[in-house]
Amino acid sequence: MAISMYLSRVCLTKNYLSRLTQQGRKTRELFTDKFQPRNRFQSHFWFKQKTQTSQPLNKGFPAYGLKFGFGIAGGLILICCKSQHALCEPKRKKNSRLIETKDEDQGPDPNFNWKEFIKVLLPEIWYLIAAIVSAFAVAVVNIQIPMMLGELVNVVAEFTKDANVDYFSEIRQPAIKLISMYGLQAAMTTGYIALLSTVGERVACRMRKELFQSLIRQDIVFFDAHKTGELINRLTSDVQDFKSSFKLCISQGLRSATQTIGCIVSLYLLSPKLTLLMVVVVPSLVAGGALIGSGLRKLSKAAQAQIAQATSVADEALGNARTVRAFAMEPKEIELFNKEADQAMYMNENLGYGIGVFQGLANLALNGIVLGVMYAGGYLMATHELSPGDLMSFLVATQTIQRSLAQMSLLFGSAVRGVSAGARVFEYTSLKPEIPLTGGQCIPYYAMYGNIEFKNVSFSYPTRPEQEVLHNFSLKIPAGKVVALCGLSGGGKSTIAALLERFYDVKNGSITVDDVDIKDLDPSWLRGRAIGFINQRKFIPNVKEMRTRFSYLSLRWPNSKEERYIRILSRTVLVIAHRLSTIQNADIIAVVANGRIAELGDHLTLKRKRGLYWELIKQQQIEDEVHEQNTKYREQQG
Ligand SMILES: Nc1ncnc2c1ncn2[C@@H]1O[C@H](COP(=O)(O)OP(=O)(O)OP(=O)(O)O)[C@@H](O)[C@H]1O
Repeated sequence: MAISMYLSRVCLTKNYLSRLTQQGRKTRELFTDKFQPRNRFQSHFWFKQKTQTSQPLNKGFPAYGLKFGFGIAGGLILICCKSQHALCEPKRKKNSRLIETKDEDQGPDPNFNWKEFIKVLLPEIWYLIAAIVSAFAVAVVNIQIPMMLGELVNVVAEFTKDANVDYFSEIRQPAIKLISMYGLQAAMTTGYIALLSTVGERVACRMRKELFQSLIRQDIVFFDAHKTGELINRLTSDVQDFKSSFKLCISQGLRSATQTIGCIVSLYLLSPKLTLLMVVVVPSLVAGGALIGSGLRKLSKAAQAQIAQATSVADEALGNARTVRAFAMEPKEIELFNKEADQAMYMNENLGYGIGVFQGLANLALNGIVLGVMYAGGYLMATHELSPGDLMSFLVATQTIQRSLAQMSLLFGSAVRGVSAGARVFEYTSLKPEIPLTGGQCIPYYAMYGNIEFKNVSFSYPTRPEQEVLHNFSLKIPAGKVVALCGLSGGGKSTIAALLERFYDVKNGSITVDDVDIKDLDPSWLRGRAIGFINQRKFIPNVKEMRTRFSYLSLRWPNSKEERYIRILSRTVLVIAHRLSTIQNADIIAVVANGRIAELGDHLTLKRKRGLYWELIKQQQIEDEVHEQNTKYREQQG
């Protein structure tokens, strides 16, 4: 453990932020080239900042200053959050820095990765085979049932014709056959549903685990580029959709297909003439139904998209509640949300009417088929080509086919949804990060000094390749020294820390620890063992004084806080600070501006130089004075 990194950040309160308005010009400059509005709030906000910060400062403070400060406050809150979470939560950084992220509905769906699917399915293959066999058996039983019902009806018909027939002995055999078939059907149905449930749940659980394992290992840039919501969706609803569709396709799909084929064969065996009639009529009805169905699906998709649009308006407004409040945008937001919600309602209403018409027509068609079969079947019965039982079997088999076809048409939509949900899950389970988590060299503890060197490092974030954040950046951080980075916001301080942790790889140049390029080091060792990270807001140890005081481990036992500092002092320390007072005791202070070292030296040297560091100190003094005025004013106001 030779290197410790401190992020000594100050949490910007509203007052503090309002004080920052005094830096209007500098802030404006900073924003001019760095700030890229990403949503309507940010555009609005950006505009307001530009216009407001160009006003003369400190007019009518505090009343004016407070209002004025609020415009800035929103923007700086974003920056501040990013700063505080620069290392711990890079994805927030992304949001706050308004980087383009990948939306879920951007671009085409990925292809279904069969290899990954087989990988998660294989351990359950025997359960799956058993489930398929059971579902198939249910289908075969379902084909037999209409025939048996026919036999039963024939016995009843015989009895009504001839009262001398022994009804009970005649009906016993077909009745027992039918009852055993119903029993078998019930047992098999229970069996395949239970088996499929096991397969579905286990596969879904495996998919979730694989996906999470893969996501957590991705490069930080992956999290910069993808919204958390999108990733969570893949982990939850996509896996859920895939599981439901998978179960449905195996159970109902297999059953419906087998039943349709089996019942068509039965129909043909019962009456080829009636079957021919069906073959002509049914496909044309199915084609008509499919046409209306596809129109309804399009309508449903559009309605879903409209609901998503309304949700995203709400999401943006609620997620930016402070900005909304700061700009008194509530009525506008309500109006916008109402418009989108109304549009979604109209579309869903139309969809409902369409579904109603479709159902009505479908019922009409199906009843028409039954009537047609009765009419034609009655004629065949009159000509003794068909028995009453056969007509009964024919009707039941027709209904079974109709039910199966209806299920299959519903299944089609679910299968398409399931395949694309599965494709989205497997897209990320097979994704390999460019920077591995482990593997590479570890420096043994006895050879570890903690010399860090940035040599001509150039870097731009992969999500924003056009903006080079560090340009030929060079810095030596000698072993055991406390080196502090300071400078204007957005200068690149957090980026330097992120590169040292190897969250990203540099474009040009190199970063070395004891002369070993960090690309050759084991990343998990580097992050977990070599570099310690402390996110501390008020870290002001007088390093030199502490070193002297404890270097011979003084007579007094240090208290727990001091002990912590002592442990730290033996290491190379990189402090990233907003408050300059926290770093006055650092061995070396590097002022970072526009991705380069603008000034380097200790506090006194830099102060005497009257350069950027001196400017920063002055600026902070003004901020402190404003803060004081602000506090006094508030106290006076009670
Ligand atoms: N994850 C990211 N993806 C893309 N660009 C980023 C990312 N993080 C920061 N940036 C950009 O890199 C530049 C340097 O940012 P960085 O956070 O390193 O500056 P900083 O000096 O630490 O600022 P602060 O003091 O506000 O924390 C800024 O222009 C910022 O917009």
